[in-house]
Amino acid sequence: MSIPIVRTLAELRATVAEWRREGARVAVVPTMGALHEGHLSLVRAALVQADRVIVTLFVNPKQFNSAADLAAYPRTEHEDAAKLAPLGAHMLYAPDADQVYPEGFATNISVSGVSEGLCGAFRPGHFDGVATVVAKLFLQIGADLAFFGEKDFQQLHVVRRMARDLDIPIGIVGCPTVREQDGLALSSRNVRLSQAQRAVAPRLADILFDAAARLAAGAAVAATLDAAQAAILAAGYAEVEYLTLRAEDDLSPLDRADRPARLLAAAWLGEVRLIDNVPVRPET
Ligand SMILES: Nc1ncnc2c1ncn2[C@@H]1O[C@H](COP(=O)(O)OP(=O)(O)OP(=O)(O)O)[C@@H](O)[C@H]1O
Ligand SMILES: CC(C)(CO)[C@@H](O)C(=O)[O-]
Ligand code: BAL
Repeated sequence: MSIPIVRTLAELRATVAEWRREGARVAVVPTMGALHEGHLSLVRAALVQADRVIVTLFVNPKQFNSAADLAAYPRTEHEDAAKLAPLGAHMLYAPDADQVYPEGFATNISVSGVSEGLCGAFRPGHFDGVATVVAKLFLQIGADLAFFGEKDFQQLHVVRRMARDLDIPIGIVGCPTVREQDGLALSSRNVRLSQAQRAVAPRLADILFDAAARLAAGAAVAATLDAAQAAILAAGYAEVEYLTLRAEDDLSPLDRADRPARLLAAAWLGEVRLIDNVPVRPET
Protein backbone atom coordinates (compact mmCIF):
# COMPACT_ATOMS: atom_id res chain seq x y z
CA MET A 1 0.00 0.00 0.00
CA SER A 2 1.38 3.43 -0.87
CA ILE A 3 0.25 7.04 -1.14
CA PRO A 4 0.95 9.25 -4.18
CA ILE A 5 3.44 12.02 -3.36
CA VAL A 6 2.90 15.20 -5.36
CA ARG A 7 5.57 17.93 -5.52
CA THR A 8 4.27 20.44 -8.04
CA LEU A 9 1.30 22.78 -8.17
CA ALA A 10 0.51 21.69 -11.73
CA GLU A 11 0.17 18.03 -10.75
CA LEU A 12 -1.81 18.93 -7.63
CA ARG A 13 -4.29 21.01 -9.63
CA ALA A 14 -4.68 18.35 -12.34
CA THR A 15 -5.52 15.69 -9.75
CA VAL A 16 -7.95 17.87 -7.81
CA ALA A 17 -9.68 18.88 -11.07
CA GLU A 18 -10.18 15.19 -11.88
CA TRP A 19 -11.65 14.56 -8.42
CA ARG A 20 -13.96 17.54 -8.89
CA ARG A 21 -15.24 16.10 -12.16
CA GLU A 22 -16.16 12.96 -10.20
CA GLY A 23 -18.09 15.18 -7.75
CA ALA A 24 -15.76 14.40 -4.84
CA ARG A 25 -15.68 16.42 -1.62
CA VAL A 26 -12.04 17.32 -0.89
CA ALA A 27 -10.38 17.90 2.50
CA VAL A 28 -6.90 19.07 3.40
CA VAL A 29 -4.83 18.38 6.53
CA PRO A 30 -1.90 20.84 6.64
CA THR A 31 1.21 19.59 8.49
CA MET A 32 4.94 20.08 8.76
CA GLY A 33 5.49 16.32 8.82
CA ALA A 34 7.06 14.13 11.53
CA LEU A 35 3.59 12.67 11.76
CA HIS A 36 2.25 11.28 15.03
CA GLU A 37 -1.15 10.12 16.29
CA GLY A 38 -2.29 13.75 16.63
CA HIS A 39 -1.88 14.28 12.89
CA LEU A 40 -3.37 10.88 12.11
CA SER A 41 -6.47 11.75 14.16
CA LEU A 42 -6.98 14.76 11.87
CA VAL A 43 -6.64 12.54 8.80
CA ARG A 44 -9.18 10.05 10.19
CA ALA A 45 -11.62 12.88 10.94
CA ALA A 46 -11.13 14.24 7.42
CA LEU A 47 -11.76 10.82 5.87
CA VAL A 48 -15.13 10.67 7.62
CA GLN A 49 -16.26 14.00 6.16
CA ALA A 50 -14.67 14.00 2.70
CA ASP A 51 -14.24 11.68 -0.28
CA ARG A 52 -10.62 12.68 -0.93
CA VAL A 53 -8.07 13.73 1.67
CA ILE A 54 -4.84 15.57 0.89
CA VAL A 55 -2.20 15.77 3.62
CA THR A 56 0.30 18.56 3.05
CA LEU A 57 3.90 18.35 4.26
CA PHE A 58 5.83 21.57 4.09
CA VAL A 59 8.29 22.76 6.73
CA ASN A 60 7.50 26.43 6.33
CA PRO A 61 10.61 28.57 6.90
CA LYS A 62 8.53 31.76 7.25
CA GLN A 63 6.96 30.65 10.53
CA PHE A 64 10.17 29.75 12.38
CA ASN A 65 11.71 32.27 14.74
CA SER A 66 15.19 30.86 14.78
CA ALA A 67 17.41 29.19 12.24
CA ALA A 68 18.32 26.61 14.90
CA ASP A 69 14.66 25.62 15.45
CA LEU A 70 14.16 25.29 11.68
CA ALA A 71 17.32 23.22 11.28
CA ALA A 72 16.37 20.95 14.20
CA TYR A 73 12.80 20.38 12.96
CA PRO A 74 12.42 16.63 12.31
CA ARG A 75 12.14 15.59 8.66
CA THR A 76 10.81 12.08 8.15
CA GLU A 77 8.94 12.08 4.85
CA HIS A 78 9.46 8.39 4.11
CA GLU A 79 8.02 7.33 7.48
CA ASP A 80 5.23 9.91 7.16
CA ALA A 81 4.11 8.46 3.82
CA ALA A 82 4.20 4.95 5.32
CA LYS A 83 1.90 6.07 8.18
CA LEU A 84 -0.60 7.72 5.85
CA ALA A 85 -0.99 4.97 3.27
CA PRO A 86 -2.83 2.42 5.48
CA LEU A 87 -5.30 5.07 6.66
CA GLY A 88 -6.51 5.58 3.10
CA ALA A 89 -5.41 9.22 2.65
CA HIS A 90 -5.37 10.00 -1.07
CA MET A 91 -2.36 12.28 -1.59
CA LEU A 92 0.70 13.60 0.22
CA TYR A 93 1.35 17.07 -1.17
CA ALA A 94 4.99 17.80 -0.30
CA PRO A 95 5.70 20.76 -2.56
CA ASP A 96 9.16 21.81 -3.60
CA ALA A 97 10.01 25.13 -1.91
CA ASP A 98 9.64 27.11 -5.17
CA GLN A 99 6.07 25.86 -5.60
CA VAL A 100 5.14 27.70 -2.41
CA TYR A 101 7.59 30.62 -2.48
CA PRO A 102 8.62 31.22 -6.09
CA GLU A 103 11.43 33.65 -6.87
CA GLY A 104 10.30 37.18 -5.98
CA PHE A 105 7.53 36.11 -3.59
CA ALA A 106 6.64 39.30 -1.68
CA THR A 107 3.25 38.83 -0.04
CA ASN A 108 2.63 38.66 3.67
CA ILE A 109 -0.71 37.88 5.30
CA SER A 110 -0.97 39.37 8.75
CA VAL A 111 -4.03 38.72 10.91
CA SER A 112 -4.34 41.27 13.68
CA GLY A 113 -6.23 40.69 16.95
CA VAL A 114 -6.14 36.93 17.44
CA SER A 115 -2.47 36.74 16.34
CA GLU A 116 -1.41 39.13 19.07
CA GLY A 117 -0.57 37.96 22.60
CA LEU A 118 -0.01 34.32 23.65
CA CYS A 119 2.40 32.65 21.20
CA GLY A 120 2.25 35.74 18.96
CA ALA A 121 3.94 37.81 21.65
CA PHE A 122 6.85 35.39 21.99
CA ARG A 123 7.24 34.31 18.36
CA PRO A 124 7.28 37.56 16.35
CA GLY A 125 6.16 37.00 12.77
CA HIS A 126 5.19 33.39 13.45
CA PHE A 127 1.48 33.77 12.73
CA ASP A 128 2.16 35.89 9.63
CA GLY A 129 4.17 32.91 8.39
CA VAL A 130 1.38 30.49 9.29
CA ALA A 131 -1.40 32.64 7.78
CA THR A 132 0.57 33.20 4.58
CA VAL A 133 1.41 29.56 3.96
CA VAL A 134 -2.04 28.29 4.95
CA ALA A 135 -3.73 30.83 2.65
CA LYS A 136 -1.42 29.70 -0.12
CA LEU A 137 -2.18 26.01 0.47
CA PHE A 138 -5.93 26.70 0.64
CA LEU A 139 -5.83 28.60 -2.66
CA GLN A 140 -3.59 26.05 -4.37
CA ILE A 141 -5.81 23.13 -3.39
CA GLY A 142 -9.31 24.62 -3.35
CA ALA A 143 -10.48 22.10 -0.74
CA ASP A 144 -13.96 22.16 0.82
CA LEU A 145 -12.72 21.44 4.34
CA ALA A 146 -9.50 21.85 6.34
CA PHE A 147 -8.65 20.07 9.59
CA PHE A 148 -6.54 21.56 12.39
CA GLY A 149 -5.70 20.44 15.93
CA GLU A 150 -6.84 22.26 19.06
CA LYS A 151 -3.35 21.70 20.46
CA ASP A 152 -2.40 24.80 18.46
CA PHE A 153 -5.47 26.67 19.66
CA GLN A 154 -4.39 30.17 18.71
CA GLN A 155 -3.35 28.94 15.26
CA LEU A 156 -6.87 27.53 14.78
CA HIS A 157 -8.32 30.97 15.55
CA VAL A 158 -5.84 32.72 13.23
CA VAL A 159 -6.66 30.36 10.35
CA ARG A 160 -10.42 30.75 10.88
CA ARG A 161 -10.14 34.55 10.87
CA MET A 162 -7.88 34.58 7.79
CA ALA A 163 -10.18 32.32 5.75
CA ARG A 164 -13.25 34.34 6.74
CA ASP A 165 -11.60 37.71 6.04
CA LEU A 166 -10.30 36.64 2.63
CA ASP A 167 -13.57 34.92 1.62
CA ILE A 168 -11.79 31.63 1.03
CA PRO A 169 -14.67 29.17 0.68
CA ILE A 170 -13.45 26.46 3.04
CA GLY A 171 -14.83 25.02 6.26
CA ILE A 172 -12.31 24.95 9.13
CA VAL A 173 -12.72 21.96 11.44
CA GLY A 174 -10.99 21.95 14.86
CA CYS A 175 -10.16 18.54 16.38
CA PRO A 176 -9.38 17.66 20.02
CA THR A 177 -5.80 17.33 21.28
CA VAL A 178 -4.44 13.78 21.27
CA ARG A 179 -2.35 12.94 24.34
CA GLU A 180 0.09 10.28 25.44
CA GLN A 181 -1.23 7.94 28.14
CA ASP A 182 0.46 10.11 30.76
CA GLY A 183 -1.30 13.23 29.45
CA LEU A 184 1.51 14.90 27.46
CA ALA A 185 0.08 16.49 24.30
CA LEU A 186 1.62 14.83 21.25
CA SER A 187 3.96 17.20 19.41
CA SER A 188 6.68 16.74 16.84
CA ARG A 189 9.02 18.60 19.17
CA ASN A 190 8.63 16.00 21.97
CA VAL A 191 11.35 13.87 20.37
CA ARG A 192 13.84 16.55 21.40
CA LEU A 193 13.19 15.95 25.12
CA SER A 194 15.81 14.01 27.07
CA GLN A 195 14.62 10.99 29.06
CA ALA A 196 14.59 13.05 32.26
CA GLN A 197 12.71 15.93 30.59
CA ARG A 198 10.21 13.49 29.07
CA ALA A 199 9.45 12.20 32.57
CA VAL A 200 8.68 15.74 33.79
CA ALA A 201 6.85 16.96 30.66
CA PRO A 202 3.33 15.59 31.47
CA ARG A 203 3.18 17.66 34.65
CA LEU A 204 2.22 20.65 32.48
CA ALA A 205 -0.99 18.94 31.35
CA ASP A 206 -1.73 17.63 34.87
CA ILE A 207 -1.42 21.12 36.33
CA LEU A 208 -3.56 22.67 33.58
CA PHE A 209 -6.34 20.10 33.99
CA ASP A 210 -6.27 20.55 37.76
CA ALA A 211 -6.40 24.36 37.50
CA ALA A 212 -9.18 24.16 34.88
CA ALA A 213 -11.30 22.04 37.23
CA ARG A 214 -10.78 24.55 40.04
CA LEU A 215 -11.66 27.48 37.78
CA ALA A 216 -14.78 25.71 36.51
CA ALA A 217 -15.84 25.27 40.15
CA GLY A 218 -15.49 29.01 40.76
CA ALA A 219 -11.94 29.42 42.15
CA ALA A 220 -10.42 32.92 41.88
CA VAL A 221 -8.59 33.26 38.56
CA ALA A 222 -5.44 35.19 39.60
CA ALA A 223 -4.67 33.01 42.62
CA THR A 224 -5.33 29.79 40.69
CA LEU A 225 -3.05 30.85 37.84
CA ASP A 226 -0.30 31.94 40.26
CA ALA A 227 -0.43 28.57 42.01
CA ALA A 228 -0.41 26.70 38.69
CA GLN A 229 2.57 28.70 37.43
CA ALA A 230 4.51 27.96 40.63
CA ALA A 231 3.67 24.26 40.27
CA ILE A 232 4.93 24.18 36.65
CA LEU A 233 8.25 25.72 37.71
CA ALA A 234 8.50 23.43 40.74
CA ALA A 235 7.99 20.44 38.43
CA GLY A 236 11.21 21.36 36.57
CA TYR A 237 10.12 23.63 33.71
CA ALA A 238 12.68 26.42 33.25
CA GLU A 239 10.31 29.20 32.26
CA VAL A 240 6.58 29.81 31.82
CA GLU A 241 6.07 32.17 28.87
CA TYR A 242 2.37 32.54 29.50
CA LEU A 243 -0.40 30.90 31.46
CA THR A 244 -3.70 32.57 30.86
CA LEU A 245 -7.46 32.17 30.81
CA ARG A 246 -9.09 33.17 27.52
CA ALA A 247 -12.60 33.09 26.06
CA GLU A 248 -13.07 30.01 23.89
CA ASP A 249 -14.66 31.93 21.02
CA ASP A 250 -12.38 34.95 20.54
CA LEU A 251 -9.39 34.43 22.87
CA SER A 252 -10.14 37.61 24.80
CA PRO A 253 -8.65 37.66 28.33
CA LEU A 254 -11.02 36.62 31.13
CA ASP A 255 -10.77 37.39 34.81
CA ARG A 256 -13.77 35.19 35.61
CA ALA A 257 -14.51 31.71 34.29
CA ASP A 258 -18.15 32.52 33.67
CA ARG A 259 -18.35 31.40 30.04
CA PRO A 260 -16.69 28.64 27.98
CA ALA A 261 -12.98 29.29 28.24
CA ARG A 262 -9.51 27.84 27.60
CA LEU A 263 -6.57 27.73 29.90
CA LEU A 264 -3.51 28.08 27.68
CA ALA A 265 0.19 27.81 28.46
CA ALA A 266 3.62 27.82 26.85
CA ALA A 267 6.64 26.74 28.86
CA TRP A 268 10.26 25.78 28.26
CA LEU A 269 11.66 22.46 29.34
CA GLY A 270 15.39 22.86 28.75
CA GLU A 271 15.75 23.89 25.11
CA VAL A 272 12.27 22.72 24.12
CA ARG A 273 9.26 24.99 24.05
CA LEU A 274 6.00 23.15 24.73
CA ILE A 275 2.45 24.50 24.43
CA ASP A 276 -0.80 23.07 25.74
CA ASN A 277 -4.36 24.14 26.50
CA VAL A 278 -7.42 22.66 28.15
CA PRO A 279 -11.09 23.63 28.14
CA VAL A 280 -12.72 25.26 31.16
CA ARG A 281 -16.42 24.55 31.32
CA PRO A 282 -18.03 26.60 34.08
CA GLU A 283 -20.36 24.54 36.30
CA THR A 284 -23.92 25.83 36.01
N1 LIG B 1 -1.50 16.31 19.86
C1 LIG B 1 -2.20 16.75 18.83
N2 LIG B 1 -3.52 16.51 18.76
C2 LIG B 1 -4.26 16.98 17.71
N3 LIG B 1 -3.75 17.69 16.70
C3 LIG B 1 -2.43 17.95 16.72
C4 LIG B 1 -1.59 17.50 17.78
N4 LIG B 1 -0.33 17.92 17.53
C5 LIG B 1 -0.38 18.60 16.37
N5 LIG B 1 -1.63 18.63 15.88
C6 LIG B 1 -2.10 19.33 14.70
O1 LIG B 1 -1.45 18.85 13.55
C7 LIG B 1 -1.36 19.90 12.60
C8 LIG B 1 0.06 20.00 12.13
O2 LIG B 1 0.87 20.36 13.23
P1 LIG B 1 2.44 20.27 13.22
O3 LIG B 1 2.91 19.57 11.99
O4 LIG B 1 3.02 21.58 13.60
O5 LIG B 1 2.71 19.24 14.38
P2 LIG B 1 3.08 19.49 15.84
O6 LIG B 1 3.21 18.18 16.49
O7 LIG B 1 2.15 20.53 16.40
O8 LIG B 1 4.52 20.07 15.75
P3 LIG B 1 5.17 21.20 16.56
O9 LIG B 1 6.30 20.56 17.24
O10 LIG B 1 5.53 22.13 15.44
O11 LIG B 1 4.18 21.79 17.51
C9 LIG B 1 -1.85 21.17 13.30
O12 LIG B 1 -3.20 21.40 12.93
C10 LIG B 1 -1.73 20.79 14.75
O13 LIG B 1 -2.61 21.51 15.58
C1 LIG C 1 -0.57 24.76 9.85
C2 LIG C 1 0.89 24.53 9.52
C3 LIG C 1 1.04 23.24 8.73
C4 LIG C 1 1.35 25.67 8.62
O1 LIG C 1 2.69 25.51 8.28
C5 LIG C 1 1.74 24.49 10.80
O2 LIG C 1 1.68 25.69 11.48
C6 LIG C 1 1.41 23.34 11.67
O3 LIG C 1 1.92 22.27 11.37
O4 LIG C 1 0.65 23.47 12.65
N1 BAL D 1 2.48 23.47 15.41
C1 BAL D 1 2.71 24.82 15.02
C2 BAL D 1 3.89 24.93 14.15
C3 BAL D 1 5.07 25.57 14.78
O1 BAL D 1 5.29 25.42 15.99
O2 BAL D 1 5.80 26.25 14.07
